[in-house]
Formats: sequence, C-alpha cells, structure tokens
Amino acid sequence: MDSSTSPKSPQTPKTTGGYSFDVEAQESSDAGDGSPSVSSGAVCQRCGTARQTVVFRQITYEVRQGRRRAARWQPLLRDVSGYVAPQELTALMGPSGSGKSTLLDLLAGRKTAGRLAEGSSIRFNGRRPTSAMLRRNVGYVEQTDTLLPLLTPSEMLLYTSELKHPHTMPRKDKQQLVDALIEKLRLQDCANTTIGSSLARGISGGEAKRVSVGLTMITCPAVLLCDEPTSGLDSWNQHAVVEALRDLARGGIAVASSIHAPSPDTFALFDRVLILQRGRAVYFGETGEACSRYFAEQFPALRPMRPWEGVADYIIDVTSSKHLGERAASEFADAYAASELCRSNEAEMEALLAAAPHQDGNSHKHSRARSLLQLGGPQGTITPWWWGLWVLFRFRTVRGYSRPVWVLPRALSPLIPVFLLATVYWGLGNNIDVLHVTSIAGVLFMWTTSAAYGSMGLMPTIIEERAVFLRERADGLYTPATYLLYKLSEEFSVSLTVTVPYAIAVFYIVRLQGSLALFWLVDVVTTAVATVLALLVGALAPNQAVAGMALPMYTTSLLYFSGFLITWGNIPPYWIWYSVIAYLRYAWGALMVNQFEGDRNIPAYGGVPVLQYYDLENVNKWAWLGWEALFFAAFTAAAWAALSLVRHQRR
Ligand SMILES: Nc1ncnc2c1ncn2[C@@H]1O[C@H](COP(=O)(O)OP(=O)(O)OP(=O)(O)O)[C@@H](O)[C@H]1O
Repeated sequence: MDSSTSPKSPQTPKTTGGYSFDVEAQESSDAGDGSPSVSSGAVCQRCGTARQTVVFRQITYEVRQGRRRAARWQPLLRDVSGYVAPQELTALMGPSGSGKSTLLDLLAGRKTAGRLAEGSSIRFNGRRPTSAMLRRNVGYVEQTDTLLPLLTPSEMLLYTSELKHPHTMPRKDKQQLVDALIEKLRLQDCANTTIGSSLARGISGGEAKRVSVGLTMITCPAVLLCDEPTSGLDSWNQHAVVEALRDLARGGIAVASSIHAPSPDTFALFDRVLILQRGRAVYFGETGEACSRYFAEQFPALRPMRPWEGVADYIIDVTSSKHLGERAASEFADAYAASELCRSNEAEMEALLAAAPHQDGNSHKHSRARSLLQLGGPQGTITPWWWGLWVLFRFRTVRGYSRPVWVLPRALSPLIPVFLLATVYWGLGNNIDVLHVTSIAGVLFMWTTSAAYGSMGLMPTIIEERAVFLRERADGLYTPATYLLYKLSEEFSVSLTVTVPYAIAVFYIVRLQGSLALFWLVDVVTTAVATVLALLVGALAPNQAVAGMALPMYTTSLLYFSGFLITWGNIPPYWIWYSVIAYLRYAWGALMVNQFEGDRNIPAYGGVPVLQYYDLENVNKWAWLGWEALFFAAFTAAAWAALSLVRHQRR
C-alpha cells in the first residue's frame, strides 16, 4: 500500500483524468459567486475552479438545549481553529460526539440549527462564504451512501454528470469525465456491476463510498469534505478510500475527512490532523512522528505507546475522557491552546489569510451570516426542468421498467379486485330489482376503493428513496417539481395502460351501463389521486411506520363519507364538511350517475328512485369527474410544497 507522497515536497500533480490543478497561478473569472477573482494558487485545468484554502478560526458553535424558558445555549464546539489547504489531506479525529461532523457541517454551510458565536470566522481564500459560493466550491460526502441500487457505478456517475453539467455539453465529454473519475477512484473493476442494496448484493461498501466521493467530484469542487467515509469498512477498504482521497488532494483539491481509528498505514496517508475532544481542539498539526512527539513532550506522564498500537489509536485512547474524567480531559485542550504549536498554527493562519486574494477581515459582525448556516434553502439547477425529467426517465424509469419486481406488482395488483368483481357480480349490471341496485352501487364503490388502495404500495419505495431525493435536491440535480413530475409520469405511464383492459373487462362482464370512457377515466383519476397522496404522505411522514398508518387511515375514513355506506341525508351535520372534501365521493357519485342516468326511475329501498335515494339526482357526472381531477391538482400542489419545504434533516 502506497502511503508515501508528501504534500510538503514540491511536485507537479499529474493531470489524471482532468481532475488536477495547474501549479502556475492563473487568473480565474469564477470564484463561484459570480465575482471575478484571482486565486492564491492555481485553477483546475478542466473547469477553471480556483483552488481554495479554508481557514476557520475560533469557531464556537452553540445549539439551544432544554425547553422554552429553561433553554440555554450549549456550545458543541469551542474556539476551534485550523485550516484545510489545497493538495493536502486533513483528518478530523476524536472520540464519538467530539464535534467532527458538526465542524464539517459548518464548513460546508449545512447547519440548519444553532448559531456561530461572536468571534467565529470561516474564510475561503480569505472570503466569507455565501451559499452560492459554497455550493460551487464544496463537495460534501455524507456518512451514509445515497446511491441508486439499480445503476452501476459508471451509470450513477454519468446520471449525476448529466444533471450537474449543462445539457448542451456533449454526452461523450461527460462520459470521458466519468471514465476519468472511475480511473482516479480505482473503480474500474466494478464500474459495470450493479450497485445493489442491503437486499440485493452489489458492489462492496468501500466501492460504494468511492462512488459517493465520485458524485461530489463530478463538478470538480475545490474543497472536498467527507464525513466518516470509512465507517463500517474493513481496513483494506478503508485504506482504498483514503488513498483515493489522498490522490484527489494531490490533484490540488483541499480535502478534509473525519475518520475513526485508522490503521497506521491509512493514518500515514493524511498530511495533517485536527483532534477534537468535547468540542475543543487538542491538537492540530502534522500526522505521524510530529503528532506522537507533541504528546510525548507535552505530557511526559502519559503512558507510552504500546508496540502494537498505531499513533492514531494511541492518541485517541490517551486523550479520551473515558479514562481521564472531564477536568483532566480539558487539560489537553488547555495545554494545546497554550502551546508553541498552537501559536505557530495561528501565525500560519494569519499568513494564509494575508496571502489570500480576498480580505474580508475578521469582522465578527458578519460571521454569523445566515448563508453560512442555511445552505439547504431554495436553489436553482444547472439543467432545465425538461432535461432533468428526461435524465430521470432515461436512467431511473427505464431501469425500473426492465425489472419484473417493479412492473409485475403494478400490472397485476388490480387483477385480484377485477377477478372478484367480475366473478361475483357477473352480468348483474342490467338487473333492476332493489337488491341488485344496491349490489351495483357496491360494485362501483369497490371499483373506486380498489383504485384508492392500489397505489399505497408505492409509499415504502418513496420513503426509501427519500434520502436520495434529499441529497440530489441539495446538490441541485433537479427541483422538487421535476421530481414530482417524474414520479407521477412514471406511475401514470403504467396505470394508464393497465387500467384499460381491466376497465373493459369489468364493464362488460358485469354488464354495466353508461359510458365506458367515464368508467375508465374515474379509475384513472382515482389512481392518480391515490398516487399523489402516497407521494404527499411519503414527503410528510417522519418514517415508514407513520406513513404506513396515515394513508390507509385517511383512505378508510373517506369510505364512510363517499355516499354509499351512509347516504348524504343521513350524514350527521357536523360531518358534512368532510363528505364535501372526500374525493372518493365524487368518483363514486360520477359512476352512479353514469350507471343509472339512463333510467332514473329504477327504485332503490322504499321505492325511491335510485339517484334520489343516494342524493345524486342533480349531479352531472362529468362535472364530478372534474371535481375529482381538481382534488388531484390540489394534492399535487400539496405534495410539491411538502417536497420543497419538509426537510426531515435537522443538523
Ligand atoms: N443540532 C444539535 N442539537 C443538539 N446537539 C447536537 C446537535 N448536533 C450535534 N449535537 C451534539 O453535538 C455533539 C457532537 O456531535 P457530532 O455529530 O459533531 O460528533 P462526532 O464527533 O461527529 O461524533 P461521531 O464520531 O459519533 O459521528 C454530540 O454530542 C451531539 O449529540
């Protein structure tokens, strides 16, 4: 395993796959926020992204804890300083809960709660970050992978590339970039293997993690932040992932990654390490010998390193408060704050800021900039909506259609209700005695009910896909409206087709009356409403369990008020409002009028004409179909709002 290349040694990085920064300083016209700038270092040969040095000083980050009046600001990070430099791979280490993810989130502008205290400052090339600038310059690899299990790494990267580069860029150029990334991340062996999931085995965890890194590298960010990219991996895969990060760093990117217990070989791949403990820095400096020497000199009473221990394990173990108690633990942070190393780091940061092309100063008034804490807001996409829809269709829908487990449940699930309706009510539709009138009303009721329940099976998939949606949306791959359109058209294209033969079969076998077109359209619109409801509940519900309960309960409640089980006149006055907004009432009402308007005098119970008995005598069936379609429009708007506004991710 190669762990040799030092960032200190001057070198001309290879331009492997175009992910490399030119060593000559060049003028860049894109600082990511639209303003021209001159980088302190170089620009990427491929995309012109300027190198970025991230300097963070005296970061104190607090969240509000406790209830209402008793709530107080609790610091999660205190006076943490350091930097992430181009061409360097920086490790963030520390016991669980020490604040590594919090710091990475802050640097990436992904915090949605809490505040940065007075005096905290984060600078990218000397400049206060804005949302647009962070989005352009920072790649963030989350702890959990959010990949599409049906695609291969090569397809996953191409799919992301299609959505992250202008649609006018030729496909072969995008493919070349993908091929270069595959080579850079050493994914050649699994490039065409299906990614898979926990249920269907695919590529390994380490390969999946490198694909996740690749997704953020598609647009060639200048800074790459990774939150525990090696968690859950064996030491071989850990090493492979960190090696890939090290290669990216050597190409000119500033890379920081949190990591737990790296093996000595893997730890040696890092250039620098920031060790946190209880939200405070206990060491920031070079890895390896320098790190162990610092602890040996500062704390001579510490136990010596055991022969089988790596430096990383040793430092984390000796500084871990589980052995020391809180007071002794803070002594490490106090000692570091008073150390020569800390002073020299401060001087280095001053020098980096002084050499930076922008001089926003350390004015603390703006260091709490909302943009820094709230990157997750509305954002644009690089490609137009129709391109997003086309790419989603090309990579996701087509792949779904090719799988029997996707198509068969959708195509065959209406078969059982259709079979039951056709065999139980065979030829009943033109029979006109009182009992049969009620049975026919029941057939129509069951027809709408089956359509309403049929789409509920979608919800688990929608919730499973939610993490992918949230990540891709945050990455600006598409808007919630495009995603909604994609999901609806994916489902409609199947349901429009399969409902035709089923509607014809039931209509003729049961010998129903009226318009076959309306009978089919009611089924289509009811399925559409149920589909968008599944998307709405999937977007709103915090988890599978809540979603799995909410939609069936809501749909069942509609059955009471659709006009069949209790006629309109018998609904208690305080429930009438619910009947008015029960979309199934309009579906069933339209079907009833369709069935009985040819002969309005057919009697129901008590000899009352059937449409009068069910309070439908003044109903226009097409108008009621239109009302149901309006419910579809309203639920679609609600689903769009939920997808846009509900985050499910508080950081
Ligand atoms: N929004 C928040 N509100 C309250 N506490 C929070 C919030 N975010 C993080 N914390 C707390 O801050 C501490 C640091 O969390 P963080 O996730 O940064 O730790 P970490 O070092 O990354 O841990 P691990 O290695 O286990 O991922 C934890 O005790 C966590 O519970």
